Amino acid sequence: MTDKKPGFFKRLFGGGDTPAPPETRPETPVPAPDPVKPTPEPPPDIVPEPEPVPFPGPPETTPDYVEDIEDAAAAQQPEPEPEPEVETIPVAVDPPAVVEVPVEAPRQGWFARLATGLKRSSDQLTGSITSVFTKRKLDAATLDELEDVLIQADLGIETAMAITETLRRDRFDRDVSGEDVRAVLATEVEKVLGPVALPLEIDPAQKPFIILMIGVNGSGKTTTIGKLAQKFAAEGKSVMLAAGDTFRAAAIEQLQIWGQRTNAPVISRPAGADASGLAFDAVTQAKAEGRDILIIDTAGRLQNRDELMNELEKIIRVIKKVDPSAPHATLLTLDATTGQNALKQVEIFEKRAGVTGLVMTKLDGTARGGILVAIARKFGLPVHFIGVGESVGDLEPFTASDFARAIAGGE
Ligand SMILES: Nc1nc2c(ncn2[C@@H]2O[C@H](COP(=O)(O)OP(=O)(O)OP(=O)(O)O)[C@@H](O)[C@H]2O)c(=O)[nH]1
Repeated sequence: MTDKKPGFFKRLFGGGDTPAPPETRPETPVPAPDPVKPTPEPPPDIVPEPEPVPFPGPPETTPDYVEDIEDAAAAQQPEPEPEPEVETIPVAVDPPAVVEVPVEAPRQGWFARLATGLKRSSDQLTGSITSVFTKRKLDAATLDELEDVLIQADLGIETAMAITETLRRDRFDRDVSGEDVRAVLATEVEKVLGPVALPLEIDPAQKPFIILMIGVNGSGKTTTIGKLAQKFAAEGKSVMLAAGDTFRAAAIEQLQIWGQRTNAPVISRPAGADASGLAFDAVTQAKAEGRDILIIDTAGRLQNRDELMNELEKIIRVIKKVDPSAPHATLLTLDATTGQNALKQVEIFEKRAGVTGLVMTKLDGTARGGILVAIARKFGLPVHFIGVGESVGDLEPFTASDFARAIAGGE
């Protein structure tokens, strides 16, 4: 991710006419001076010119000098990325397991993390915009080029056209800089995202408030559940988790770890058990215990696997047997790296399971973050949270202005 730095000597001395770097390292034996030849005795009245003592090599090969420049170089080197800390937690499953999960480290502010997470998307977008708007007055050809760039960044045709239309209307035949275009981009993106940036409201009248987490394999359901459980626990809510991803033993273990961390009991069955039966038991127990919130995990399923989508419908039917108003939130997690396919996922999960809100994860791992804009425009579903990393603090409520500013490369 980081730009490749120029070579060490270039950084130290700058420019191309840098003296050749010393080859000799401090541990290299310094050549001994030539033996001093015996000089004839000068006549007594002549003060002898001091014989130039041959210096043992050019100054930059002396150990002190090399140490100095090494110190200078060290001062210029970026701090090495710390290894992500992990916590190893023994998990009570059969067979017993020890699972590593990321531990929260001291963090920068959310906007900085969001901007860092969206850097690949914004770099790609702003880089392409800058290359289109280097020289000229805004003409039809430039607007066409810009429209292509915006479509390629997954923002969707409608948003791409809205941006180019705004520019055509306000700036045609005038000088336009990349910065002007980025400002229009941020405004248009915010316009689309503003109405869908809605918090996940927990209705206290529902006890428990039941959240069903759904999505394709690996989209981040279990991780998101852990992060949400942590947030709710921090708000003083009593949370219960249901390990409904009964396909994957590791998902059950993962949820148990989050349960331990957040003091939330986890209802689980051995891998392979019936997921709807587990959901039924979990809702019954959470009701009996008067829990504030129950979050139910489900196995990942591709939207085009009909039998798996049938199973999801069955889970929902069974939950409704205990509480006809449930689930109170059905959250679809979308992996931003899947790009355009996310549109299909929303369409089908919405149809089969009645999605009430979206969580977009892994915005840090892709240049295709613009897809969120296309999804918002097409479906208008609330976007509650976005994820830009694996730690708890990397999932935050979604705000349109921050996202728009970050994706347009704003500070
Ligand atoms: N970089 C990054 N990784 C994430 C994010 N959210 C989740 N992950 C990682 O994505 C991987 C899959 O996450 P899971 O939570 O296991 O996904 P899942 O949807 O429960 O997976 P299945 O149970 O297979 O369907 C894990 O390694 C997570 O740590 C995110 O916002 N950014």
